[in-house]
Amino acid sequence: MSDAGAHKYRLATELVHIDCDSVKDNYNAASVPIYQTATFKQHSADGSGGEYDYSRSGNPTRTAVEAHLAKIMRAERAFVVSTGMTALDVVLRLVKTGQEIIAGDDLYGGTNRLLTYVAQHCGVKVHNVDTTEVARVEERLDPVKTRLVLLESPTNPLIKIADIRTIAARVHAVCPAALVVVDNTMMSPYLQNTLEQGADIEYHSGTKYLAGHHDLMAGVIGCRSAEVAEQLYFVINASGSGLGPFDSWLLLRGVKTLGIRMEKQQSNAQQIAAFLEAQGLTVHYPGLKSNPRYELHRSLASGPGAVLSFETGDVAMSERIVEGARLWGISVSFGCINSLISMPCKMSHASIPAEVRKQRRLPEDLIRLCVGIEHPDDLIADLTSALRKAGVNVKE
Ligand SMILES: Cc1ncc(COP(=O)(O)O)c(C=O)c1O
Ligand SMILES: N[C@@H](CCSC[C@H](N)C(=O)O)C(=O)O
Repeated sequence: MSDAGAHKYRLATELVHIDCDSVKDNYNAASVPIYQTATFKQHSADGSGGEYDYSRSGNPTRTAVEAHLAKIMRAERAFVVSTGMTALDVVLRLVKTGQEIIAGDDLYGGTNRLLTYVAQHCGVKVHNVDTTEVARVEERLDPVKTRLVLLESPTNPLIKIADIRTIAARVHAVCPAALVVVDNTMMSPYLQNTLEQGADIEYHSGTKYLAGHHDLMAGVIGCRSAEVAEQLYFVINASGSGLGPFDSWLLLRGVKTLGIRMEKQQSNAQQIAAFLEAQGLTVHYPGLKSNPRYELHRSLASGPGAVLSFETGDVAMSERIVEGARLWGISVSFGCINSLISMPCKMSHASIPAEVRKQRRLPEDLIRLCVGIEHPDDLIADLTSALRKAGVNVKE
C-alpha cells in the first residue's frame, strides 16, 4: 500500500474534503470546474507543454474525481470509466487467451453475461464456483493458467459473504501472477476496503452508492500497484472508455455525501431486515445475527450495507408483493436515495439462462430490496401493506 493512501481524517471527513491541488484552477473555485472540452490547445508544434492534449487521454475534471477516489479507496491509482460493466471489461483485457478466471456462482447478471462472452469467444476458461467456500476456489487454482479471481462480497443478489482476506492470501501464494479482483459495489468504499484485504484491483458500479441519485452511469477501478495501473490506463486510453467531464463532476458531487447516505440507508435496512425476519421469511442480510456469515462479514466490513433479499417460497406471491408496494419503486439497480424493490430472476439476473439459475440455486421467488433514505416507518408500513395484499399474515 502506498503512502498516498494514508488518511489524515476519518473516512466520512475525507469524502467531503477534496484536495483541490489535483486541479490547478486560476480562480480558486470552491467546486471543481467542469472542463467540458474534447481537446486542449498546445504551446508548440511538437505538442509539448500542456498537461492534457485530448479528453480521451485525460481531462482535469476526471483527474479530480480519480485522485479523490484513489484517496478514498487507498489505491495507488483510481480510474473512472463509463459504466460498472466497462470497469469489468477494462480489467478483463488483462486476461489473455489460454488463461483462466475463477468467479462466483452468485454474481450480478451482467457480470455473468460478460464472463460467458469471454469464455465463448476469447479462449478463456471461466470457472464459476461457490466463492463463500475457500476450498472451492483453491481447487481451481492453477499456478500457470489462473489470471483472475473475481469476487463479489456480499454477492448480488443472495448477499453471500466471501472470505476475501483468506482467498487473496491463498491465491497469491499459489499463483503469484494472478490478480484478485473484487467488485465492491454493494459495500462501497465507505464500508469495505478490499485493497487493504489483499485484493489487487477493486472496482465499482459508480452508478450505485458512489453517485447515489441514479442520475448517471459510471465505473470506478482502483488498484494497488503502479504496474497494473499502467496496464489499466493503456486500455482506457486506447479504447476510449474514460468517463466524460460532466459525469465525472456529478460523480465527485455524489461521493461527498456517500457517508451520510450510507449510514441512513444501512440503519433503515437493518430495521427492515429485522421486520421481515420477524415475519418468518428467509432473509439474506449480513446484519442479522442469525446470518451464518455475520462474524466473518464484521471482520471484513464496517457495516452490512443497505441491500437485502428475501424468499417467500412462492413466485406468484413474490410478484404480488413487488407489485403491491407503492413507496418502493419497481426498478433494477441499487445504491440510490430512493428505495427499490425487484425480482432478480425476472429483472437484474434475467440474462442468466433459467437452467443456469436453477443449477446455481438462485430462487425464482427471491425479492431484492435496495433501501433508501426515506423514514423507516413509512418503508415498513408500505411493505406491510404489500405483504398483506399478497396474502402474508403480517405480525405487528
Ligand atoms: C454488483 C454489480 N457490479 C457491476 C454492475 C454493473 O454496473 P453498471 O450498471 O454501472 O454497468 C452492477 C449493476 O449493473 C452490479 O450490480
Ligand atoms: N437490463 C439490464 C439490467 C441491469 S441490472 C442493474 C443492477 N446491476 C442490478 O443488480 O439491479 C441488463 O441487462 O444489464
